[in-house]
Amino acid sequence: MSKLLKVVLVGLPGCGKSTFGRQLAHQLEIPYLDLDFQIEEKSHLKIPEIFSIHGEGKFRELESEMLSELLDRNRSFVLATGGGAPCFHDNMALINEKSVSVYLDVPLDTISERLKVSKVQNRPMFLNLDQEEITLKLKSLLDQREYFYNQAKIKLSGDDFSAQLLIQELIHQLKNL
Ligand SMILES: Nc1ncnc2c1ncn2[C@@H]1O[C@H](COP(=O)(O)OP(=O)(O)O)[C@@H](O)[C@H]1O
Ligand SMILES: O=C(O)C1=C[C@@H](OP(=O)(O)O)[C@@H](O)[C@H](O)C1
Ligand SMILES: [Mg+2]
Repeated sequence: MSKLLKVVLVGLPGCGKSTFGRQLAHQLEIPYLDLDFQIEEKSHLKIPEIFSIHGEGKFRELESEMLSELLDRNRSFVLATGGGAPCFHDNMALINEKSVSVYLDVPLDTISERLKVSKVQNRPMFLNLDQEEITLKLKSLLDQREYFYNQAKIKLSGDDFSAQLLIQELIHQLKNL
């Protein structure tokens, strides 16, 4: 793709932003970036360490700074954000100003199931929670965050975005924006 294309994925933790982001970037033949990974590289700390050593407030500052830095890059990319990224500071406005935002709207039950089988020790928001508590936490996060996620330019609803058909549909929508 010759035109500059910046795609930013938003949605609840566990909805598949990192997984789908990699696939989408591959399909679009542009680099894949992960906001959390970039924060870890720069701070030389893992996300749970940033939360436990410096607190969530500091993490949100680092997140906002890194988001702004990446959005200003003069190159195409697909960026998977962390679930909270669009909901702090002016991040969602900035994302919409500088990129094509995509909300991955996945049913809570599907996300809850995925978080159960993935390693929640890498996800400080879900540390030490049992399955029922994970679902309740997801519900409460969705209540707080849906307002921001719904500001995305494209909303994909469903529970498996890895399907080739959905990727093709998104590529089609992106080309028509
Ligand atoms: N389409 C999918 N089908 C099944 N499992 C998936 C799918 N997408 C993601 N997962 C799994 O769900 C978990 C969360 O995915 P991840 O991409 O890390 O989400 P996010 O980056 O939004 O937090 C991971 O264990 C991942 O392997
Ligand atoms: O929802 C959140 O507030 C967070 C989600 C995480 O990313 P994922 O959405 O990739 O799990 C990560 O940024 C951090 O643990 C905080
Ligand atoms: Mg992720």
